[in-house]
Amino acid sequence: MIRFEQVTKRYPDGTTAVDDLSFEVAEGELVTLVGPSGCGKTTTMMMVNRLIEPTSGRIYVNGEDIAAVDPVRLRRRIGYVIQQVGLFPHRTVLDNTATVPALVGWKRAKARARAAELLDLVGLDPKTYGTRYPEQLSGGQRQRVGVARALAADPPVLLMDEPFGAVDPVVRERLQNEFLNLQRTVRKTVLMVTHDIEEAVRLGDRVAVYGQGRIEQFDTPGAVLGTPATPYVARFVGADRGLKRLSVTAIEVDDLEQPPVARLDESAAHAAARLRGDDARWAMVLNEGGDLHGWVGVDEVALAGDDATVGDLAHRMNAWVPVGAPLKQAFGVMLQHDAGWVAVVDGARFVGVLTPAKLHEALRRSVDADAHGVGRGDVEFDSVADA
Ligand SMILES: Nc1ncnc2c1ncn2[C@@H]1O[C@H](COP(=O)(O)OP(=O)(O)OP(=O)(O)O)[C@@H](O)[C@H]1O
Repeated sequence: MIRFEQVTKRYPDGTTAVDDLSFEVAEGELVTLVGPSGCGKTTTMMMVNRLIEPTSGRIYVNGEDIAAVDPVRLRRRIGYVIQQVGLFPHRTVLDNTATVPALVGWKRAKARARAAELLDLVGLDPKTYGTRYPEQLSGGQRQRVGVARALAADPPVLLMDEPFGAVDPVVRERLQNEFLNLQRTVRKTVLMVTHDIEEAVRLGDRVAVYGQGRIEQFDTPGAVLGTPATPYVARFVGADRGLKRLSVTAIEVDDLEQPPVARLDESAAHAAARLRGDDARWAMVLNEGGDLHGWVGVDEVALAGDDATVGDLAHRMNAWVPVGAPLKQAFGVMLQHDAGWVAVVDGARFVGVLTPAKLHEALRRSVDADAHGVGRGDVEFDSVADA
């Protein structure tokens, strides 16, 4: 969808910002470009919408060599989100969002209806916010308008330059989550520049780690953190990359332990007899359909009266995580509830529990044993195992 072929950009003063760059962003893929200041990320991105022209090499968007496409026409097919947002101060939020549809000739009513739909999609009620002016919004809300505006004409490609850079860390994380959800729906081909490795691995399907004007590694977040291609990448992703992997490794059913279970309507005496042999201190309590209800202590069922059911004794579960969630979320729940395990569900259905030992195993599983460059022994698991 976006393809760079041996692209070099040399500025008139002799600075080589980008040197012989070749890579591809597949359709519907989100690629993050990450690296220290001045390494050429923004130059790379601005060559895609021809705000900067390469010195040599070719760039294709949708299979088309963009050198042959009129820049204005090209830009209308490419959404662009920047840190400073760049909203027009004297236009309402709705009109700002409708800018590109209006430019490409949509009727006013259609453009505004589309803008309202997009505002809704980014979590801003168009009735409340549509008539406001940009200065009447918070930084996070302005950023959402920026995203809505970039998506309004439904461009297949989105360029984002530090899109969440100007807001505080809490708002940033919320915007990142919202954007990930949105991207699951709209599936744009996205090139996103960031200097924040956490953001890069969190949002990217693949990550391009830049050295000076070159890509040092172009890989999945798990691979960049687990098997950095060069010592430079290892330094850049940080000594705590083992911990960072918690954010990018999903919980899988195979990672889970299967504790003893009891049914809600089962008699306590029956459950006690069954569980006695299991050497367990507690059992998960499920309803007839296998949905998670809570847990019960084996001692509690053993001591209960004859007519008690498991349901009478069960404690409701107040924390769980969905399968597919990042390990970090499960770890966070364990710490928050001071628990040695966390229940994992698929929808409402109970599928198993994650323990610290299993979490550690899951992290190891996701490290490619055939590391090139920096070896597996270098990946820090200690802080996880100790926790
Ligand atoms: N117009 C220009 N003329 C000369 N050099 C430039 C120009 N624009 C950028 N550069 C240089 O090109 C290199 C790459 O710049 P670029 O803006 O692409 O980096 P970046 O990785 O996006 O940095 P940052 O994270 O600080 O925005 C830098 O050394 C920069 O000083």
